[in-house]
Amino acid sequence: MIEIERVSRAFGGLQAVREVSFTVATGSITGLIGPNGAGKSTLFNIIAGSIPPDSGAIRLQGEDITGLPTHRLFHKGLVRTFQIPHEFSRMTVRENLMLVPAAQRGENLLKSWLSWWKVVREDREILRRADDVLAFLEIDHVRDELAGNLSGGQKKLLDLGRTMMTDARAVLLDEPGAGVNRTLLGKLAEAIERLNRERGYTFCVIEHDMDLIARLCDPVMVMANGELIAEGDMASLRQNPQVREAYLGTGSSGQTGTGT
Ligand SMILES: Nc1ncnc2c1ncn2[C@@H]1O[C@H](COP(=O)(O)OP(=O)(O)OP(=O)(O)O)[C@@H](O)[C@H]1O
Repeated sequence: MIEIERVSRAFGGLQAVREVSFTVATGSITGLIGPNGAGKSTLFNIIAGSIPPDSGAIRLQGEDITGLPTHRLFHKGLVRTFQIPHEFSRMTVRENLMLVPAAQRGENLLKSWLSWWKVVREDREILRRADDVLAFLEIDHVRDELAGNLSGGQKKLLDLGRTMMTDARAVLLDEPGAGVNRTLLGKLAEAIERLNRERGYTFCVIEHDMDLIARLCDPVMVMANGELIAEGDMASLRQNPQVREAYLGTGSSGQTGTGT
């Protein structure tokens, strides 16, 4: 679904990403791991259109999308979780969901926000979709809660819900586990699995929590010093000397890394 072909990017003299190639297969939950500074975020930024690569190409369903800005990618069906603007803390959970289609249509978000009552009143289809999302994620009990009052984990679920309000089926997840307590982490992981299994979402996930990666992802890509050094399932990667060295070399065990 997403093909990354020989992508490189430098910042000044620092080669952040070097000739990285891999494919995120349709229907997969592909992990992207590596010690701090490995180049994961830079690669995500390139895939998501936030920064251009110096060389190489990104293709989505065979179409060259290299360097396309985020809003164009949005329309082509590729989103990054934190790319959709963060929740409006003084609006309810349900209203937050209902604003997303307007944003996807390219409407001015501020304008939508100023006339949110109009959006809410007029669009029954959007209301139905928002309620479906709330039920799917099992957060309907907080639908009338102000988004600003949600816990870190509930905000992550809302983020996922906002993604579900778009037509995108390829989703880049940027550290879904960060700042989420254990209980909600299980729920978040389950939601990601169900979206993948039941609704055909393809995910590429950056995550430092190796247990979460092991639960969700196959295959897993490993980056270190800007390069792709290994790929495979988590069990085999844990035995891979190159992977172990990459983590140990930066002082992390590679088992339950907690970096940012
Ligand atoms: N805008 C920038 N300007 C200069 N250097 C940058 C910039 N963005 C990233 N880098 C550098 O590129 C390298 C790769 O950083 P990147 O954030 O992609 O790594 P990462 O694997 O995502 O790390 P982490 O797990 O800590 O988020 C690092 O050495 C970082 O300092």
